[in-house]
Amino acid sequence: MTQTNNNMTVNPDLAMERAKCNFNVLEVTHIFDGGERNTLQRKKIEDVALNSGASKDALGEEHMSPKEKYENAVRKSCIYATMMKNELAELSGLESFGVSSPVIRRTADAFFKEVSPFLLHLGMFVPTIMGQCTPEQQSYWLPRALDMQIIGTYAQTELGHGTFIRGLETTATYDPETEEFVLHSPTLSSYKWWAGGLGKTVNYCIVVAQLYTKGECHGTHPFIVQIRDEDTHVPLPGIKVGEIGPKMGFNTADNGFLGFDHYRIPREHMLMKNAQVLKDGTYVKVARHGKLTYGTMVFVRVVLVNEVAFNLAKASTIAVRYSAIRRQSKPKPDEVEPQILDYVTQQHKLFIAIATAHALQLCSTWLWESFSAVLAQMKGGNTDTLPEFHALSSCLKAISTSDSAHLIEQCRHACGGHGYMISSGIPNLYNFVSATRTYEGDYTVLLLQTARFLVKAYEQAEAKKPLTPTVSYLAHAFSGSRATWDNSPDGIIRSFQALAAGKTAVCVTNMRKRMRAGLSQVDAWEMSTIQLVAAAEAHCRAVIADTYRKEIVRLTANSSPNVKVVMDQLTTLYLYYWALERTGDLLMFTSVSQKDLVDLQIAYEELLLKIRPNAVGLVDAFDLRDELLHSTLGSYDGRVYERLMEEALKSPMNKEPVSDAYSKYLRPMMKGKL
Ligand SMILES: CCCCCCCCCC/C=C\CCCCCCCCCC(=O)SCCNC(=O)CCNC(=O)[C@H](O)C(C)(C)COP(=O)(O)OP(=O)(O)OC[C@H]1O[C@@H](n2cnc3c(N)ncnc32)[C@H](O)[C@@H]1OP(=O)(O)O
Ligand SMILES: Cc1cc2nc3c(=O)[nH]c(=O)nc-3n(C[C@H](O)[C@H](O)[C@H](O)COP(=O)(O)OP(=O)(O)OC[C@H]3O[C@@H](n4cnc5c(N)ncnc54)[C@H](O)[C@@H]3O)c2cc1C
Repeated sequence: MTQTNNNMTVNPDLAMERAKCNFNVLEVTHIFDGGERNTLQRKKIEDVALNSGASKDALGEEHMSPKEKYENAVRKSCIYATMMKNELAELSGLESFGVSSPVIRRTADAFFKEVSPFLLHLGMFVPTIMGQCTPEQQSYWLPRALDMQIIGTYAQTELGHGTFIRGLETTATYDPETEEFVLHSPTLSSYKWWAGGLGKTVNYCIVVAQLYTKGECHGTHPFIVQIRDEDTHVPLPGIKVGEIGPKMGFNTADNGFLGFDHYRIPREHMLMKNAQVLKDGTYVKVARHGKLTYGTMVFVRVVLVNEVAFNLAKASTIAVRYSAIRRQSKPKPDEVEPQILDYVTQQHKLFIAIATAHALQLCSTWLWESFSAVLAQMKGGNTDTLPEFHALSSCLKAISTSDSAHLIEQCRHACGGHGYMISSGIPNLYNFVSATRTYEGDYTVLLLQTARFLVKAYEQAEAKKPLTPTVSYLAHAFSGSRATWDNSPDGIIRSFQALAAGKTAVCVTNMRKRMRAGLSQVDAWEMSTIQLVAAAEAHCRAVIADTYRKEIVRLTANSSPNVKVVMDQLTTLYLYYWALERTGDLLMFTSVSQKDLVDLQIAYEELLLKIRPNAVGLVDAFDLRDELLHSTLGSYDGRVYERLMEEALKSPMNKEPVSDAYSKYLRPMMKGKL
């Protein structure tokens, strides 16, 4: 029997789950949104952006040709950009629209099943103008970019190099005669490759190139470069630009390639906040830290933690709601088939996804606040906190994107065959999030950046020198005894820190041994990189666990008792889950016994059962409108089978009773006339 809820026919199993939920869902929504005010503002923005129906497509994107898909994405980007400039900017309290509203960013997902071709304009082009220009340059470029009179992207990666920025080959050679830079692509591998929107959409881009002046190379620097005519959009002479072709995801992002044939730009188009080339070609370094030109990447790494938390919330909403309506198997012959959500293995797959979405959401807010503090210090000329922040943002980007991609795939597994349908929404989420593990710094490469910092911090701890906050636990690494296991939340967090410290110590010891045996420092480091990655991962897990726990305790201080309980259960689940995933490490670096681990497994299983009645309430608390989920399996009303059939009937393959392929191939073959 179906029930109605807000004038909506709701699947009875979902209605039953909602009736069972014992906590105030709205209170948890406020926690996830960062406060009631944010929830109210988000809802206003969503109402304005989505109630008009402008986000909807007549024909599903998945049935369009690549060209139609792209054009449709541009059409909707223009609609959304216009809304952003007008109604939404005002609602979000921004003077101008842009990078600073995660809500506006998240609401955009209702318009795009994949991504907007404007993503790089708002995600990297505008932030680079904000972060790398002098005030004069900014006052020229920023209003034009924010008003979308020009559209840009960020072209750094080349065919031959993405990770190793110092290895980029595009050159920008200063010509003092004309006061211009000459951009050139000397080899095939120097062609810019990947930049989003470059293929067909943008007319400007940030180009990262090796700067030459007075015969000397000064390393990579950013330039703002016009590549298409502002009126006709035709590529300018000296520019070779195009789209790179189909990809696993991002197929509406027209990622592109770009080559230069001695292409000239004015001297003022070098972004000169951190370094300058004077009219006569003299190079002047302004910045106090050598890596400030990497600033846009650091910004995006911070943003991505929030981005993947949101996408994981979507996947877990889809999979939990579906698991509540799906019934399968008959373990007890006299009873009806259970909801698959009742299987403990299903709970094991899904509840960690819900907890991780919370953990990453809270860590992302904390990371953003730390980033703002670092930027404020740098404004005053102090770059002391940058190395720690680079190490922190690198590992959080790596682990959050990797965990989210893995858990989204786990949500797909949890949805069985139907999860494989594009209409379930999960494949697009996975394709999007799995790319985040690679772009803006590959997983391994970024963890090795964190490992560099950890090793240095370990050496400082060894020398009894002061440590920065996120690695202060290393001070206890020299006690000589194994950390005492204790299964309280704080005890588990201390154990995670002991694992990170222990793994770092092993790396340092092994590197020293290898160097004593005759290896160079570089080779000893290289031979230890598997363990260094593991140490950085352990460090990051300790940071996430600690931050999640502290933030939940803080944010629920005034919550109602049942909300406190369910939020505590989720954080505890997160800690138990990762302790059980790392039993070998715990045995190596803490006093944990076999019995402790057996008890922990039982406590984990009991926790799953406690969370079970609130599972649908927990995903409802993410408060994701159906327009954002794009899912036949995860809609609020649970009309799963009806929606699957409706979508199947929309398939262009069902337009004709007999396919042309019958008369062309099948019939001739079957009649022996092929
Ligand atoms: C209308 C429609 C609307 C649609 C909605 C739109 C809404 C928009 C809002 C947008 C919001 C968000 C979305 C954002 C999504 C954007 C999508 C992005 C797509 C992808 C873009 C890209 O991928 S761009 C390319 C990125 N590339 C990389 O990340 C390259 C990775 N490589 C590196 O970073 C570096 O090369 C390296 C760090 C690996 C090494 O650098 P290098 O060789 O120079 O250094 P060393 O290893 O020698 O180290 C020397 C010391 O420097 C330290 N270091 C390195 N990097 C930094 C840094 N960044 N900061 C500080 N310090 C740094 C390093 O640690 C060494 O230190 P020591 O050990 O002390 O010597
Ligand atoms: C969807 C998508 C969108 C993108 N958008 C943009 C964009 O808009 N603008 C832009 O400039 N770029 C963009 N990129 C490029 C992206 O930033 C790079 O692909 C990314 O930084 C990884 O670099 P790479 O491709 O050179 O990988 P590689 O460095 O070649 O990595 C290949 C393998 O080598 C390993 N490896 C590399 N170096 C080391 C090392 N030092 N130690 C150990 N292992 C190593 C890696 O771990 C990985 O396993 C995009 C990429 C994707 C997938």
